[in-house]
Amino acid sequence: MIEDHEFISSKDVPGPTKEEIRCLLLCKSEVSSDDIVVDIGCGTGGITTDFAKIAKKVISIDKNPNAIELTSKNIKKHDVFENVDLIENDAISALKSIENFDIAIIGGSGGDLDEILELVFSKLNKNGRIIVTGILIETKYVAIKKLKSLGLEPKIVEVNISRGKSIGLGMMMLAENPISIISSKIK
Ligand SMILES: C[S@@+](CC[C@H](N)C(=O)[O-])C[C@H]1O[C@@H](n2cnc3c(N)ncnc32)[C@H](O)[C@@H]1O
Repeated sequence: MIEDHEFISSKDVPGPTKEEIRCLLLCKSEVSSDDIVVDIGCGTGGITTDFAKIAKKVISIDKNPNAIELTSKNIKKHDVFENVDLIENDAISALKSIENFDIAIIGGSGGDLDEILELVFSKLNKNGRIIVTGILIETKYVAIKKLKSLGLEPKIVEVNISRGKSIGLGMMMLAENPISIISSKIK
């Protein structure tokens, strides 16, 4: 796994998604070399970079031009640029313009999660997987409600990570904010 500090970062772009969360996303999505992955809200490119090491192709979308530029730098830094397509656009317009895919990771939706999930569902191949990461209660609520209304059975886990930090007398654990991972599989 690529450690967080190995990504080029910028104050005006969120991410990268924490290493331990990226690790869980790789496992939960069961990504393979046959899969086409869409990373919605690619930010710094943390998720794009890890998935591009395994997947056939990653299509990375972000409405912030600085995020697209940063993701471009990070996929080049980690030598995974050949199977990544970058789209600078809002998720809804971008999704309308792309073909079917196998896995959608939604890390940013800007209040459009309901419509994004609807579009993602219509474009997923058989055995497709949808994963939403969220820190807001509203994101979790909309994701669960919408996935259920699409006839899916969403699962949710909340991940609490604490990192060791050396202080004078030893090492103390410092808590990060919890992140929820909401996932569903098309059957
Ligand atoms: C928390 S960051 C994602 C971090 C990323 N997963 C990583 O590992 O670096 C969320 C991103 O979603 C983007 N975003 C939010 N709403 C969006 C939308 N409707 N369409 C496209 N991008 C969006 C933001 O610009 C931001 O860069």
